[in-house]
Amino acid sequence: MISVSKYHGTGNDFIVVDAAIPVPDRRAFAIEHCDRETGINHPDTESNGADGVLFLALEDQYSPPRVVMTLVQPDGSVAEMCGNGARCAAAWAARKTDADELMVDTQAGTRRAIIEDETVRVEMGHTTFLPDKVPLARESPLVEEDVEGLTVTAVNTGVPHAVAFVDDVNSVDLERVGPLVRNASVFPSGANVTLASARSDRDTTPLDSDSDAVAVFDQRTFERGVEGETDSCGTGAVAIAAVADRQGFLPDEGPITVCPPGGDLEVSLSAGVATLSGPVVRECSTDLSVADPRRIS
Ligand SMILES: N[C@H](CCC[C@H](N)C(=O)O)C(=O)O
Repeated sequence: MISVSKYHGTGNDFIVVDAAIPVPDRRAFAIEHCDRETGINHPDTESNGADGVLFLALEDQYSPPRVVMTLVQPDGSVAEMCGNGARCAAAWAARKTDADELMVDTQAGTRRAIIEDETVRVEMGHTTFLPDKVPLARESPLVEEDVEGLTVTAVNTGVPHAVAFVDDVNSVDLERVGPLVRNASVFPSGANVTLASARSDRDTTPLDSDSDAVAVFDQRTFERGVEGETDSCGTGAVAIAAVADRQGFLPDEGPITVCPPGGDLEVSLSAGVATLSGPVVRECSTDLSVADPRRIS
């Protein structure tokens, strides 16, 4: 058995393992313990499983401290980046070091994180529509085109997203269309499928009535690697901001609010560089079994 903790960022939940603890087969560990029926059990609730395992290696000899993040997903795949995961990684490392600024090393690059009480803000780097960076199996950007019946724009925010703006995110059968778009041949590495709709019923930054700008979006995301919808997706929230910006309907200034089912996130975009901010919760700690290393397949 090894000791782990469980964190979530607006409902996107992760088992956190200190990478100093040997887990010989990380893939098998993630597949076993993320399972929503039989996986890690939260002591206070009926819920099981997680959206992934964050293996975190703390390098506290540096200032600010660094944490190397590897996200292994419920299907055993490794994701290059995860916005909510990076926020949870920073909160985990902050708890160990007392630092309020950290560098999170991901496979998509190093991301600076700032802790402000329960809120963790992460710099998310450049967003890109370039076909070889998304990646796409073609030579031109995919903008507002039909893929399996959804009108999507493809963007990479650390991982690939197919973003569809719709009138109402809840009117789309994401369980049906998500896997079709996720596996479409135009996405050679697959894609997360993110739905967005403008929210008008919220009292937020007053917008110029002459402008089409939108400051609050609803979000739903079908995630690659989870192969299902999650309660929140940080790279997806950034993808919504990037696509809205490209279409010209972001307010001139100030952050936007993106509302996945699990809670509100704030996204800022400046010259194609994004920042993601929102709450992180440490749910519990517990012990989990690790497979016998002699059985690694
Ligand atoms: N939930 C994560 C995204 C995980 C990425 C993953 N699903 C993939 O691209 O394979 C987030 O907050 O950004």
